[in-house]
Amino acid sequence: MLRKFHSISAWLATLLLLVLTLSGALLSLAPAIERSSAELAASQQLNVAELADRIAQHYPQVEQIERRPSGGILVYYQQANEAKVDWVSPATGQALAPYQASAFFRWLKNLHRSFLLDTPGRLAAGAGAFMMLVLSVSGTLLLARQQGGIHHLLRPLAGSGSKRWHAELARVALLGLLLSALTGLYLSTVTFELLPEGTQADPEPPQISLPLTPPTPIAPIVSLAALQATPVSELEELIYPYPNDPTDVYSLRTHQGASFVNPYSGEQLAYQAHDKPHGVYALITKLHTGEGLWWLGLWLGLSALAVPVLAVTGLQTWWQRRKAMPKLLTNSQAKAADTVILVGSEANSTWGFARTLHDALTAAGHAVHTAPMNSVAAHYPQAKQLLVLTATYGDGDAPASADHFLSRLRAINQLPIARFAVLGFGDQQFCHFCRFAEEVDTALLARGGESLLALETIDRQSAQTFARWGTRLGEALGHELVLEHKGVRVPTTRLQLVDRVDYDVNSDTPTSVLRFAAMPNSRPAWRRLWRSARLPHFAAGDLVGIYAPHSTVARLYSLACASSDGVLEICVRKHAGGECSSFLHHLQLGEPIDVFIQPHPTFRPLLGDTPLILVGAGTGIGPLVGFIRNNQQHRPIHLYWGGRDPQADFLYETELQGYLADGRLTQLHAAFSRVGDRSYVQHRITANSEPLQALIAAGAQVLVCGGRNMATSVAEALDQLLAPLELNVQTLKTAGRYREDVY
Ligand SMILES: Cc1cc2nc3c(=O)[nH]c(=O)nc-3n(C[C@H](O)[C@H](O)[C@H](O)COP(=O)(O)O)c2cc1C
Repeated sequence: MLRKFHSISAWLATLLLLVLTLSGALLSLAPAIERSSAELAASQQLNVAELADRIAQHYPQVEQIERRPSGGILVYYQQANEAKVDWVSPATGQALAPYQASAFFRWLKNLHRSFLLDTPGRLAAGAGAFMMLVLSVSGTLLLARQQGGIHHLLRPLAGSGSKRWHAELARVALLGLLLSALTGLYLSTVTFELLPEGTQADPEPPQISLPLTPPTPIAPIVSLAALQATPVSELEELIYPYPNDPTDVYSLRTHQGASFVNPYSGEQLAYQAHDKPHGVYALITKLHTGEGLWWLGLWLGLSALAVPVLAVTGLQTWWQRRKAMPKLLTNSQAKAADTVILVGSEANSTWGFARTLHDALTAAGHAVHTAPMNSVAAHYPQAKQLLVLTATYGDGDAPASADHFLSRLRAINQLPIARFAVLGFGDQQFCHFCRFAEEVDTALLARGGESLLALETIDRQSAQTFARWGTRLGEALGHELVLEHKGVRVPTTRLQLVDRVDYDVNSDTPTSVLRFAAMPNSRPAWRRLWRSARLPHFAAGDLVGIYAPHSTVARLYSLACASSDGVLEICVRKHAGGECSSFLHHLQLGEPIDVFIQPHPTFRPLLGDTPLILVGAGTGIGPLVGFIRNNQQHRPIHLYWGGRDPQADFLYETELQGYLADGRLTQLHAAFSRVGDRSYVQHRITANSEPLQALIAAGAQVLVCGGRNMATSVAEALDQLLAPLELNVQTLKTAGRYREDVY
C-alpha cells in the first residue's frame, strides 16, 4: 500500500515538481551570483554613518542606500536627471558596476511561484510543495522498511540498478527536499492568508521643527548618532531626505524595525519594531530562497536537481516491478468473481504461481479475481472461495504486498469469504519457514473461516508440491485441476570463478570458499562501450541467488564480502544430493555462474562502535568473516565459531589469524566437535559467560549464522547467561541487538 501510494503520488507530482525544482535549482544560483558581483567583507565592521560618508564622496546626489540579503551595497542616485543604481564598494564608497535586475531571474521567479499564472498557478505551486513533502515522507518510510528500521537509514544500501540509485540519491537529497517542501508550503499558506505574514514596521513620519532660522544646512551624515549606532550588517535601507524640503528626515529600515533620523541632530525618531510573525516569515523566506545564505541556496538547488533523476529512476523501478508482475488478461472484477486469489509477494515469484493457478481455474470455468493481499475487500458478493498464496520475509514477516493484510482483516466485521485455503511459499533455510502463511491461516480460522484445504507450504518454489496441492484443490472444488508451473528465472548477472580454497576434501561433505569476479565479455559489445563488466552491488550478509544449470529455482547463499572488496565470495558445503552445491563444488576456475542479489538488510552489524559478538558454525562463518574484514574502524569483535576438526575444516584460519594481528578481530573462540574436548560453539559461550555478560551489558550486538540446531543451542546458552542481567534473547531481538541468519 505504501509503495502504491508512493508511486501514484510520484506520477501526479512529477510534472509539477520538474518545473518547480528545475526553476528552483536555477534560482538558487542567484544569491551566489549576486554575492560574487558584490564586495562584502568590509561592510561587516562599518556603521551606517561611515558607509554613507564614503558613498557621499563619490555620489553627491544619492537618494537611497540598500543592503541586499547577499551583503552587497546598492546606491540609488540621480545623474543628469536620470535615476540610476550602482553596486558600490563598502570599503571606498566607489562604484563597482551598474546594477541591472535580471529579467531572466524575474521570469524564473514568476515561473517558480505561480507557473506564470495568477491564483491557479500559486495554488499549483502550493500543491507541488505538498506533494514533495508527501513523497519525501513516504519515501523515507519505504527506505526505513527496506533498511530494517528508521535507525538503520544510513546503513549501506543493497541492491543495484535504478532502484539503488533512487534510494541512494533520495537519501542524500532528503533533508534539502524536506526543507524546501516545508518552507515552500509555509510560504504558500501565507500567500493564501492561512497563516499571517506579519507586518514590517511602518512608523508615522514625524514633523520636525527647524533648529535655526534661517535654515542651516543639515549636519554631515558621518556625525549622525543614530546612524553611527547602526551596524551596516543590520541595515536594510536608508532613504535620504528630499533635498528641497528642510523638514524632511532620513528613513532607516533595519532587520529589527524602522525609524527616522533627524538630519540636524542625528537623533532617532519614532522607532517601531517589526512584529514577531514578520520575523518568522523573513526567516522562512531566507531558508527557502537561500538569500543571504548562498551556501544554503546552493545546497537546496543541488537537492532540487536530484528530483528529475529521482523521477527517472523511480519510473524505471516502477516499470521493472510492473513488468515482473504477470499480466492477467482474464482478471474478473472483484464483485463478479466466484474465486478470489490474494497474493503476498516481495520479489514477485509468487505472482507467477498465482497466474498459473488463475489460468487453470479460469480454464475450468471459474470467474477468478487475483489481487495483492493488501487489497483485500470487505465484501465479495459472488465469491465462494478465497485462495491465499503468500511468501514469508524478514524474520518470519509479511512480504511487501501483504504487510497490511492482517490489520485489514481485523478491521473487517465479517470474513469476506468463508471458505479458504492458504498456500505458503518459503525457504527451509530460514528460521521461520512460511511463518506468515501460518499466521494468515490461523487468523482466517480465528475469524470463523472454514478450511477448504489445510495449510500447505512450498519449499523453494517446488513446482511438484504446487502441482500436488492443485490436484487436492481440484478435488475440493469438485473438478480436475492441473497446475503445471514453469518457473521464470529472474534477471541475472554472469560471473566467473576466479579463486577457490577447498577444505575437508577427503570427506563426503567438503567445504569450499569460492570467489567470483565479473565476466569480462558477458555484456553485448555495444553496452561494453560505455560500461565495462562489473559486480552487482551487495553488502556482507546479503544473499546471492545462484541457478544451477537448467534449474529455474535459485539457491540462496550468504555473502562473505561486500562488492567493494572486488569479488563475490561464498562459503559452500557440498550436500548429498544438493544440485546447486554439487554444481558449485565441481566448478573450475574461469567457469561461469548466473546470479542475482537478494538484500538481507536485517542481518547486518548496527552502526557505531559498540562491540559485536559473532556466533557461527560451519559455513555460517561466511558473512561473519565479511563483517570482520570490513571492520576498518577496529570496533571490538568477538568471534565464536564451531567446526569439526582444525586439521580439516578450520575455515578461513589464515585470514582470521591476520585479522587478529591487525586488530580487526579482538578475540577468536573456536570449538571443534571431533577432536580434543569435542565441544560445540555453545559450550565456548557458556565457558565465557562473564566476559560475554560484560559485553552485552555494554550494549554489544549478537549476530548468529549457521544451522538451525546450532542457533537454538546458542540461544539457550545465551538465555542462561543473560538471566542474571534480567535480559534474554527475545528482548535483545526486539531491540535489534540479536540477529540470526539460520538455515
Ligand atoms: C531476505 C529474505 C528473507 C526471507 N525470510 C524467509 C522466512 O523467514 N521464512 C521463509 O519461509 N522464507 C523466507 N524467505 C524465502 C521467501 O519467502 C521465498 O523465496 C519466496 O518464494 C519468495 O517469494 P516472492 O518472490 O514472491 O517474494 C526469505 C527470502 C529472503 C530473500
